[in-house]
Amino acid sequence: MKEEKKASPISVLLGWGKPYHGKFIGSVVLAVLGVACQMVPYFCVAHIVTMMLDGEQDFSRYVTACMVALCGYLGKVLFSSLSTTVSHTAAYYTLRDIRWRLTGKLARVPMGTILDTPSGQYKTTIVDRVEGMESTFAHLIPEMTANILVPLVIVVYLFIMDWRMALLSLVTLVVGLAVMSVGMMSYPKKWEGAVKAGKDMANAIVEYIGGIEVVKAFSQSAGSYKKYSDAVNYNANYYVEWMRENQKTMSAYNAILPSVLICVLPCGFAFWLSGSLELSAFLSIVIFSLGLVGPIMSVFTFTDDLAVLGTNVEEISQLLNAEELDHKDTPVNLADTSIGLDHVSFSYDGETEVLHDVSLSIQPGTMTALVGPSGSGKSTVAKLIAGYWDVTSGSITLGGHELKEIPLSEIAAQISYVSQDNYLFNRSIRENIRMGRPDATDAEVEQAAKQSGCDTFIRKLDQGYDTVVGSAGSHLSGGERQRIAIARAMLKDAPVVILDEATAYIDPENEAVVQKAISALTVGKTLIVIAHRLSTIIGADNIVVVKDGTIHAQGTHDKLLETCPLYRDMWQAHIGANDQM
Ligand SMILES: Nc1ncnc2c1ncn2[C@@H]1O[C@H](COP(=O)(O)OP(=O)(O)OP(=O)(O)O)[C@@H](O)[C@H]1O
Repeated sequence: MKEEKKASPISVLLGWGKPYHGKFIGSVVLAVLGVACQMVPYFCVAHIVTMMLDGEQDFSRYVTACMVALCGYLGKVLFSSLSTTVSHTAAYYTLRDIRWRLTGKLARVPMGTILDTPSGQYKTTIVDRVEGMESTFAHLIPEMTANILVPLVIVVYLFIMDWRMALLSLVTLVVGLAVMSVGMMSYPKKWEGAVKAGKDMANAIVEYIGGIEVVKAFSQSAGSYKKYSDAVNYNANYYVEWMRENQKTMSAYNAILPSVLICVLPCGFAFWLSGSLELSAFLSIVIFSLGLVGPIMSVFTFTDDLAVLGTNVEEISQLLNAEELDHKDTPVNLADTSIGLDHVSFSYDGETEVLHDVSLSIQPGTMTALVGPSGSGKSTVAKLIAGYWDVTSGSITLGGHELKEIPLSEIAAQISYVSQDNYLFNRSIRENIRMGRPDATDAEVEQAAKQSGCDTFIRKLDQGYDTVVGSAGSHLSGGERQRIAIARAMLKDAPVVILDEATAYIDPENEAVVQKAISALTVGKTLIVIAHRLSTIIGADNIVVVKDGTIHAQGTHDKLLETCPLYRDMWQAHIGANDQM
């Protein structure tokens, strides 16, 4: 991975396209054939001029030269379009593979990395940056090679004809190139700024849309959402300013580079008048030097791609090389579903420790409840057990094996994590529930829905189980979403179930059904429950009181009522609140 970071952007790019090297090479060969054909008309025209000057009277020779020129032109069209088709195919497959790698990577990086990164940034990297490399893959490799070859061959030919004229035909190219390189010096830095401006704008837009409910509720307009409007303005101003800065250089370059005849014509005349250059050679040189301009101008249309390549490759590599959760890939045989935390400390940001030296033992088939004040670290303990993050120090075991030794897929298969905001995908309810077990039949999906108290409300919907739930389940209420998430977990039927405030949004009317469903879901399982409503966990085998990132006390409900003043206070507050309801 480190090697990939050190390598040049082009070699990283070629590495990503490795499976399609054959296709890329094919596209280069076709592009070169296209170029060879492109040269034919120039030779033919030069040949016709020579024949005219020599007084050739045989009309058929002129026709033949024209036909050969036409064949060359058609050959160029054919080979170039074949080259483009092959290179685009290889390019799109390469982009697809990069996107697969990037999304696969997201599943292996700690949740913290993902949560701390604005989602707009991931969208920009996976969609825009990857897309930005399509033209590099599809055009840069074959066309740039071809467009460099044409002028090279022409220049060699010009040197063979007359070295003085060859040098003269290069003058404006060299000057134009020098002007261009001065302008390009600041390009990578400027592009970096443009990328940052684009990213800030994407993040602000995603945040703005995500918070649109708040914006509307508080009568905010787009303009008053300052972060968003600032980002949009900054982005526009940045490009306008950059364009202004570049204007002079670009105009100079566009004026100088194509004007090869400025030196070739007057000097050519002078040489011809002095008798040191034949008229036919002079005219051929004029024709060939004009042929230099097109390909060289085309080469420079790729300088943009080259300049932005480094930034794109760097951004994609950063995500591909992001630190992964430290887990082995070899499956292990778990003895049971016991869970152990041994002197676990944890920090989300590497600075502030939120769990301090936590040790806890959870027996298979038991119910453990985590209770404690808000922000004390209950969800953090649960998420570490589910393998969402790696511990900072200490260790966690599942079935006698350290979590690090267990492949992530195996942990995911062993544990169902149901939280208060389980995400629903913008698909049908049936598909959302089936995510718990992709091979479940329709009958099994509906059975799980019945057990978790969703069946009735689902059947009342127009499309029943085929109702699409909207983005993030927005067409459903919080309680309905939670019940679907519980149905999904029931279908998955994992031996360890973690319920993190899983019933927080469920209304009293449905609470009994859902509690019954949860009891069914958790029979014989190792259950970890986080619940603020203490009445739902009084039957737990072990209640763990978490306070300030440490285990303050643990035991049964009765024992804690006797021995733990904090628990007693929480219980009093709970029954007091219930009395008032
Ligand atoms: N993704 C995160 N990045 C940084 N800090 C976090 C993150 N998630 C939680 N924290 C912090 O870690 C601490 C423990 O949070 P945690 O969610 O585990 O508490 P909790 O006991 O479950 O709280 P609640 O009962 O309110 O859900 C808090 O100080 C919280 O601000």
